[in-house]
Amino acid sequence: MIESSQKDGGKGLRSTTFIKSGSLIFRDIATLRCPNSFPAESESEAQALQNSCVETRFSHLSLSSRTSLMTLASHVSPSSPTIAGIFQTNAVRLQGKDSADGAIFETFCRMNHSCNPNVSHQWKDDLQRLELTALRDIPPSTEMYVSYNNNNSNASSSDVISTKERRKHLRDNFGFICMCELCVIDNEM
Ligand SMILES: C[S@@+](CC[C@H](N)C(=O)[O-])C[C@H]1O[C@@H](n2cnc3c(N)ncnc32)[C@H](O)[C@@H]1O
Repeated sequence: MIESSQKDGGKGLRSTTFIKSGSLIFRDIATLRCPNSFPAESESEAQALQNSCVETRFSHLSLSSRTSLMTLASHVSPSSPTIAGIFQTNAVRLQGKDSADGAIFETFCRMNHSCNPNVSHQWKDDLQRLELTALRDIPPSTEMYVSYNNNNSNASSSDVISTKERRKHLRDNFGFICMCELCVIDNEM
């Protein structure tokens, strides 16, 4: 783990060796997992049900996992983070055969977003692992990025929408202004 080279990026992940394009980088195991949707009459009730699920499952984890998860980023009350806010900031959608859960990962959740990512992530439901693959050759000591916009896709998200639309989507759905190299060059808000 490193301080991200991206402005406002907090911590990130960097390669320690040369990684060849197309190769499997690692498979990560979910530390905390909860359903993505709850039957409820309003969005706020559904959110409260998810928060309660997150808090209960969190309380059953080992002390070292709880300590590690509590150091992840939170865009919900960042000065006094809660596990529910950390879950909302970091959860990855795991699409299964019949349902979709959200999950947080101690390692993967340190990876920052880029609109021109060098890594793709794909949930393997049969293995119950999140698989990370190099989208191009990655030299040693290079920050690794995925796209939060297009889970399971190899396309760069810059191919399909403008900088302004990408930044709006990331701000609305993930709560940050994207400072990746592409967005910073264009600098459209
Ligand atoms: C899943 S976490 C990634 C790890 C995080 N940097 C950390 O320190 O734990 C997502 C958070 O990282 C930051 N982040 C990720 N990608 C970013 C980007 N392209 N531009 C600005 N901030 C970014 C945002 O604060 C976002 O809420």
